[in-house]
Formats: sequence, structure tokens, C-alpha cells
Amino acid sequence: MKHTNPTRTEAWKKLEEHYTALRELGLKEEFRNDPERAEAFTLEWEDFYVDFSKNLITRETQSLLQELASETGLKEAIGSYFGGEQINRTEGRAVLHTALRETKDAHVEVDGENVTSEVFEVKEKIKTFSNDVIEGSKKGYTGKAFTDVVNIGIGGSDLGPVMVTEALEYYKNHLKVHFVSNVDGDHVQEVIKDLNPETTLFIIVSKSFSTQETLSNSTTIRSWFRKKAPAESVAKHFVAVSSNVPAVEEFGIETENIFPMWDWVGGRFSLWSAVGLSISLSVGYDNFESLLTGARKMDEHFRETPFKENIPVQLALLTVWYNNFFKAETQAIIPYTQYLHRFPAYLQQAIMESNGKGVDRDGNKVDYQTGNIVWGEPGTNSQHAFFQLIHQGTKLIPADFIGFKRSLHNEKDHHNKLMANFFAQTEALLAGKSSNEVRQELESKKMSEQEIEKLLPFKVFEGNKPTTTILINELTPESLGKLIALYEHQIFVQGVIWNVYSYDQWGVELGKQLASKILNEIEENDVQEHDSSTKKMLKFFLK
Ligand SMILES: O=P(O)(O)OC[C@H]1O[C@H](O)[C@H](O)[C@@H](O)[C@@H]1O
Repeated sequence: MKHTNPTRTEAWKKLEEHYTALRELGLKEEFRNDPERAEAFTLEWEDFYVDFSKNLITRETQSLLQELASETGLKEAIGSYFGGEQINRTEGRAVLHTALRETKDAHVEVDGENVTSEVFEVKEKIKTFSNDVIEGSKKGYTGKAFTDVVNIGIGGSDLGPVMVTEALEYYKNHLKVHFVSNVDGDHVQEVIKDLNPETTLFIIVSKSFSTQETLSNSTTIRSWFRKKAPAESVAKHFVAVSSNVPAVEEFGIETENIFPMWDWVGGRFSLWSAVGLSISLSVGYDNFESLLTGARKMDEHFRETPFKENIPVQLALLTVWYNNFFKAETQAIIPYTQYLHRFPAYLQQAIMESNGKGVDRDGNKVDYQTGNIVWGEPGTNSQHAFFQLIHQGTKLIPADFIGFKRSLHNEKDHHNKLMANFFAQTEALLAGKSSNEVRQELESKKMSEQEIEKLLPFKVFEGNKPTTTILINELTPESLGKLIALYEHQIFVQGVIWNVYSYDQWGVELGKQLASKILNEIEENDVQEHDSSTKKMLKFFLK
């Protein structure tokens, strides 16, 4: 892949000038002056309707951003990504979560070998296992069918499965799926306290099988289990998903109970692999397959569509526009469905662990902003919480609004209210409320001039706040697959433009190393040299 400092490109220079000229752009006027604006900035694809017309852009912005994508080599980079090149250079790995959702006849090479058949072998194993557990033919050590499943994992081995099982709750079967992630012992205890070992299946998910949290939780759960069940029953109740088979075997899990994954699947992009076993158990294999199909359709769209009509490309370019020219630091993600309540948390890892990098692909410190901060909560709840700041605060917060045309429970009245809020918020953020409008409103309430003058500044909304609307027909496994893949590709595009390696995560290592040193000191009750703050706190903790 090309290593281009984006700020040295022609397009960047043009964008800087364009930004200076455009700084005062008023969205309301833009809409007034350009009847075609909504049309020009809306993309319709399959069951997706993506309207980014309420962003601080003109057609020129769009074409300059596309120029930036071309100059930084996005097209070739997409080829390298799907072609299995080692684009994760610092770890010497390909990045091929997309291979996990390919069709059986696909040819995807890693180190000269087609990996599709391996992928399908594991998929077959997931399918058989899920069916057996769901139907009850696979039983626990006392001959009872399983009722509960516990996924033990953290980071990418937790967030994807949690987010998706919550998102697809409507499609869930009788199995209750639980998640243990935090090394906080209160988490594991709260999860296991009401579980019956006879009917509970445990899935240990760890790509590396060396993660402190997951190994501690697995050990605690295994001891709890062993207090009630004989040793040989562990094989019936514990399975693992990992790319480190020897470590799993050493933990005492039978080889046939191991679901392999590969080093070319990054943890935060792994829900499509056997890491998604809890998803398949919870909603059935066919729904899991539909999730993969959705993602594959988005992959095809991303690979084949010209930049101008390419949803992930257009949305990624907008994030670059705000991040690097407006110097916005955050991006809000507001799903208008309770089912997606973990989606922002999932995206926090996917986006921030990927592009939170301060050196470029040549190892030089960057002198421009990279990874943005992502946050959010579902609407309408968020409206009653932090929307105040988006509407009237001092920070620019571009926001993605994600909504669905139909509600799953067919609660028409509720859904109309939900969606009325969905549309109203982006309109309000765009239009704002001028002092004239406020004045008229207050006058109509028969307020005195003096009172109006006092209150007026507080009731003005500047508007001009950018939003992107993603409106999807219905929340299904397939549409969810598309939505997740859309953000995955957005991450990729950002990484190419920012010239960073999106697929490593060295930044999580230092804390881990220090924690292991401090753990020793805590266990030995022997505080070593630290800065005086840490030292004092450790002593206080140990007292
Ligand atoms: O699946 P594991 O190897 O247990 O890794 C779990 C998680 O921990 C790491 O520290 C990384 O930050 C994550 O990207 C990863 O998903």
C-alpha cells in the first residue's frame, strides 16, 4: 500500500482553502438555494437509505474529498485489503475478516493458500454444534439439555457477540446467553450465581488464549463447575474459540471442542468467525449465516461501487472532513432502536482501537489528527440526557442517526413516536431556532418585552449541526450485517487516508505490562519504585 502523508497531497491543500472559504456555510441557506441538495447527497442501496445532505459540505467538498481518497491510493488499498496482502504490517498479517463471509466458491489467498475451505469447515462445525445444542441433542453431564450459555471473553472476543446478540434479541430462541468479560470478580459472580452447572455451556473465547481477564474468569468458572460436577464432565460443558490451540488444550479442553480461528482475523473484527458461536447459539445458525450474507453484500458494494456512490467511502470522507478540517474530536452514534444499545460501545473498540494511532506507516509522528472519539446511546433516551450539549454546547459533534422504517413488534404508535423524534432531531440540529423565531414564540405567550429580553439568548439554537441519517427497512440479521460491515470499511478508509496501520493495537500493551508488575507487588505486599502518586496509592490500598 502507498504511504502518503495526506497533508502533503494536492487535494489536502485544496481542501484547506476550500474549508477557509466555506467556514461560514449555512446549511439552511444551502438547502434553500439548492432544491436538489437532498437528492444529491442521498444514497439508496438495497434496504439502506443514507442521507448525508445535512452535513457541512457542498458538491465541491465531496469531489475534493474524493480526490483525497484517490491521491492517498484508496482504490489500490481496497485491492490489497480484499486480496489478502499483509496490510497489518507491524504484526505481519493479512486482514481478512471479509473472507469469513465469502461464498463457498470464493478464492481468497493467504500466503499462497486458498482459505475458503478451512473457513467453511469451521462454519460447518458451528452449524452442527449450534443445532445440537438448540435442539437439545447435545446434553450436559446429567443428561439434561442446555438452557444457558456463557461467553467468557473480552474486547473483540466479547463486544461483537454481546452487541449482536442484544441487537438480534427479537430473533432469539430459548437459550439464555450471558457474557463474562471484566476481570472484576463481581462480574463473574453475578453471572454464575443463578446458573445451574448441569444445564450451562461455557464458551471460552480468546484469540490469543493468553488474556488475563479471560483466563482468570475461565479458571474461576471451571472451579465453580468442578465443585458440583465430576472432572470428566468438563469436556461436555466447556468449548473454546482460539487461534492458540496448544494453550487451549493445556487448559484442559478437548481438541474436538476447539473452534479454530486465524491470525488474519483481527479480534475486533472477529464476530464473523467462530467468535460468533454465541450468536449462532442464540439466534440459530441460519440467522448467523444471514448476518454474514449482509456483511458480504456490503463488502461487494464497497469493493465495486465508484467512490461517489460508495456508502462506506462517503461516510468515512465526512469523518476526515470534520476531524481534520473542522478539528472536531468526536462523533456521536445514535441508534433509534433499543436493540442497538451496545452498538456505540462495540464501535468504540472497532474505531478507536483501529485508528487511535499517533505514528504513520513509516513510523513518523503524525502532525494531523487521526482516530476520532466515538460515543453514543440510543434515542430517544439520549435526547433526555446529552442532546443539550449537541444542540447548544460549544463543541462541533457530527452525529450518525440510525433508524428503521418498521418496528419488529409492530408497535405502530410507539414506532411513529420514535421516528418522529428521529426526524425531528436532525431537522432541529440543522435548522436551529433564530432569535426572531424565539421572540415571536415568546410574544405569542404574552410575555413582557423585559422578560423576553432576559430569556431570549438561552432559547436560541444556532443550528447548522451536521448529521448523517442511515435509515434501514427493518432490523434483521442481514441488515445488521450490512450496518456493521459499513463501519468496518469506514475504519479502513480512514486508516488509508490517515496513513496509519489500522489493524494493530500496540497501545494496549503498556498498561498490561505494568499491571502484571503491580500485581506481583500487591501479592507480595511489597511496593517497589513508582511515581509518588502511584506509590502512595498502592500503600494506601495495601494498608
Ligand atoms: O481474544 P483475545 O486474544 O483474548 O483478546 C482480547 C482483546 O484483548 C486485547 O488486549 C486487544 O486490545 C483486543 O483487540 C482483543 O480483542
